[in-house]
Amino acid sequence: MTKTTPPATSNYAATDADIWQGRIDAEDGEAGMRFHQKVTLIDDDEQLTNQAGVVLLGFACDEGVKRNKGRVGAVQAPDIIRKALANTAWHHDNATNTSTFVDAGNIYCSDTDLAASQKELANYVETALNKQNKVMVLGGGHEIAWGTFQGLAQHFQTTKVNKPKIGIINFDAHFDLRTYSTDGQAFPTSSGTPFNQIAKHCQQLGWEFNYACLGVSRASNTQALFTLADQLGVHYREDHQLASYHLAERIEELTAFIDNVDHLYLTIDIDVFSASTAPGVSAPAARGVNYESVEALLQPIFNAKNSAGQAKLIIADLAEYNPNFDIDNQTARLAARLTWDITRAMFK
Ligand SMILES: N=CN[C@@H](CCC(=O)O)C(=O)O
Ligand SMILES: [Mn+2]
Ligand SMILES: [Mn+2]
Repeated sequence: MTKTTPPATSNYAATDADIWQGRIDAEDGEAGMRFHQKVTLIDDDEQLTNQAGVVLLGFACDEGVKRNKGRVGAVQAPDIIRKALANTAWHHDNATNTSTFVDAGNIYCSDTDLAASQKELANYVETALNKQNKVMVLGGGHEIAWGTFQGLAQHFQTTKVNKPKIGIINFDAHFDLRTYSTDGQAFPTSSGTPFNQIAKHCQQLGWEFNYACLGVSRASNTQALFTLADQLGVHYREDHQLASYHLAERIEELTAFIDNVDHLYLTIDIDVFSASTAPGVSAPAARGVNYESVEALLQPIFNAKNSAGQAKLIIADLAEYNPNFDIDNQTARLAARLTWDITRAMFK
């Protein structure tokens, strides 16, 4: 059984080493390595070194989904995705490059102070980015995005990047642009509000809000949300528009979106996939998008480079995996495969 409650004194806990277990092919030496044999576990951000590689963090949180009237269970997700990732093959070292994969542990979520947990996640993300690592965060509900983005914003403020041009690319059946009240009472922030929070934050900072939401289900988002998306200039495409016969056009549009920004934050809500592919989520998609379409659209994100030749993609997260509704761990395997794909791109 994995841990589901925060330690008494802090929202942070290192990952249990026994989560990272898998097959060992000793006969193949270095060429037979898997993630569980390559991961470096740390229990303090002081242990993060400069340019270590890819830093994995968990945001173990049910509170956003609970507040959004959804089905809870995502708190268990980070450790279960780690278990599914543990046995996957390691392909990241070569003659000129040794890549480090650091598991920095979980930020747990207090059910009384979601904002404090998001801030704790943000602070850890900022530290990892300041030390020139790429960051991969495993949720939790989509309230993870408010923590991830704040960390990214703090990083640019600390490193004195003036008005960074950040592109946020969200694969999701939902906009997650819901309205919230500033008193936090009438309409609290939740898993349904993060991109509205980010839009307001960008406005306050005088930064552009470049948000692409791919896979939106018109049946699952009200007119109010479409209107707000239009007002905010969101680049959105619906689930049916991501079918294979539309992909060439989608890739062209997404490439134009990417060309217009300098840094990319990728966020994938597992409920973008059809329920038959991803049953383990709070809000399963009747239609959804297939893996091949998402995979094709990930390529321009993975390949994007800035003028200095550096990868634009510096941070990513996965949200909404809910093991309570999974079937034979198939959604966990999907989440692990996405983590594998993303971290592979980050190592290159
Ligand atoms: N992050 C989740 N967002 C969805 C959930 C929809 C539902 O529970 O039906 C939303 O708020 O729109
Ligand atoms: Mn979402
Ligand atoms: Mn969603």
